[in-house]
Amino acid sequence: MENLLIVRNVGATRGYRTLFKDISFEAKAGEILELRGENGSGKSTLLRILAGLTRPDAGSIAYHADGSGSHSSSFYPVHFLGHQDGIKAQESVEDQMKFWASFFGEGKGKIQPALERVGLWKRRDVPGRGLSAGQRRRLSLARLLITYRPVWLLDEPFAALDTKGQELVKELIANHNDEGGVVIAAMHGAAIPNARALEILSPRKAKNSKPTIEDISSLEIGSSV
Ligand SMILES: Nc1ncnc2c1ncn2[C@@H]1O[C@H](COP(=O)(O)OP(=O)(O)OP(=O)(O)O)[C@@H](O)[C@H]1O
Repeated sequence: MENLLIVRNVGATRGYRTLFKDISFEAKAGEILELRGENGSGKSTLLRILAGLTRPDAGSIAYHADGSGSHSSSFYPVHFLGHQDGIKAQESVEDQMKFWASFFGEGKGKIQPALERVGLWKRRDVPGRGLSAGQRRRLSLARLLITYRPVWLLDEPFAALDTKGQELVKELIANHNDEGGVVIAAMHGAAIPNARALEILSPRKAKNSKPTIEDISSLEIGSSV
């Protein structure tokens, strides 16, 4: 199957500190990758690099999502769900969705199904400041459903969500994968079913000049992570 994403020798430094180096991996259509690593190992930084929000200090990232062999500069084929949710305190849930629909060039018809899917349609008139942390997370998830982007980059997608909310995230991810989408998620704790796990090692733990990423999926077969 075709690779949607090819990452080669990506490295990042912050100040004088090497966060990670020589990170290389591919993601094929329908694959789920879980980024793991200690606090501060660089999971969020790597996701932000993959989202095009910050530049790597080394290496290259290529998306092959439009069938042409490379992504055009006008179309970055990702959805990014970060720690900062970009939710406006004064605006209602529905108005914020209208903004995103317009931003993505979609009609308003996508809003109700997306809000129903995440359980917020009945709270569509509530302003952002009236949402709990979990409801804010659900609103961020609704944004993913407004328009199709082949690659979802999710930073701790279970954060603030109750058990039902976590099940919802798993279902959304499974549906996205059924459509051939790729999901790359930074995770602590609970795992996403059928995910391939990549661990970002601290450069101290990576032996000698080895890359600071390790595919740990094969180590987990039969384990109950
Ligand atoms: N803009 C920045 N300027 C300086 N240092 C930064 C910046 N962004 C991140 N860092 C540092 O880079 C390191 C990696 O941060 P990052 O948020 O990527 O880690 P993480 O693996 O996602 O951590 P966590 O598991 O705690 O969420 C941290 O030590 C952080 O302090």
